[in-house]
Amino acid sequence: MTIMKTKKEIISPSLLAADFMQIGNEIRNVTAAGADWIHADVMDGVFVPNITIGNPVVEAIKSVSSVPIDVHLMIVHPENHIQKFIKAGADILTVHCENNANIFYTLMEIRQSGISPAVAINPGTPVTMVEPLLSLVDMVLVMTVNPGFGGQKFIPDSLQKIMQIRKWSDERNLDLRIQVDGGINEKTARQCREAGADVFVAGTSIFKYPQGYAAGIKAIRGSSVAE
Ligand SMILES: O=C(CO)[C@@H](O)[C@H](O)COP(=O)(O)O
Repeated sequence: MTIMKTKKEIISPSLLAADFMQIGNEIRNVTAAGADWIHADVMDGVFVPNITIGNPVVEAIKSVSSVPIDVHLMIVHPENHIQKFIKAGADILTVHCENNANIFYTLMEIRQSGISPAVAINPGTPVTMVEPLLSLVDMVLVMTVNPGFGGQKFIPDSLQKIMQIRKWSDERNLDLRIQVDGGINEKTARQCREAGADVFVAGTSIFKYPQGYAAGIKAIRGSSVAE
């Protein structure tokens, strides 16, 4: 999938920390500041203890965005909603490996629809849960906080998980992207990069960065090698 291969590292600002009254301007401004993708968090109040947006809002986000939309589904029975989010314009669609009896079918359906499938794993889930799914996806999202809310503290144990997934990817020549999400800032992005991550989702440390969005993005790119 070309959007997966365009750059060495991807920064995907999480709209959860943006001003929802100004969402169009927020997307334009953060893209002008250097965002590679836009990360949209879909929460249902069941899979996670919070409710955010659904497919009509994703469609509105897509209509103003000039970069790919990275949609993270934190919902029960994602298989019932895949086509709605594809129709809304998701370029990357991420579903969780937990409590998902239809995950093979769901990931294959996303692939067959022509967009990028990704699988997410929560901090409390053993890394072996994603192993059988690696050949079906373009990206693994390692949640580095418990999903549901922005502004939480990075969980350092996530680094082991990233290293293991990178090892599997290398051993099997899968060339997977590894995305990290939750508590990502200049320091934790560097740790994740060293462990093998190459897609960085950040809300607070971009949208609330005191010196502005471009400085926040630059800080996360931090010590990465030139692209
Ligand atoms: O999906 C989630 C939380 O469930 C994340 O995307 C957060 O929105 C990241 O926020 P920060 O930790 O960067 O503030």
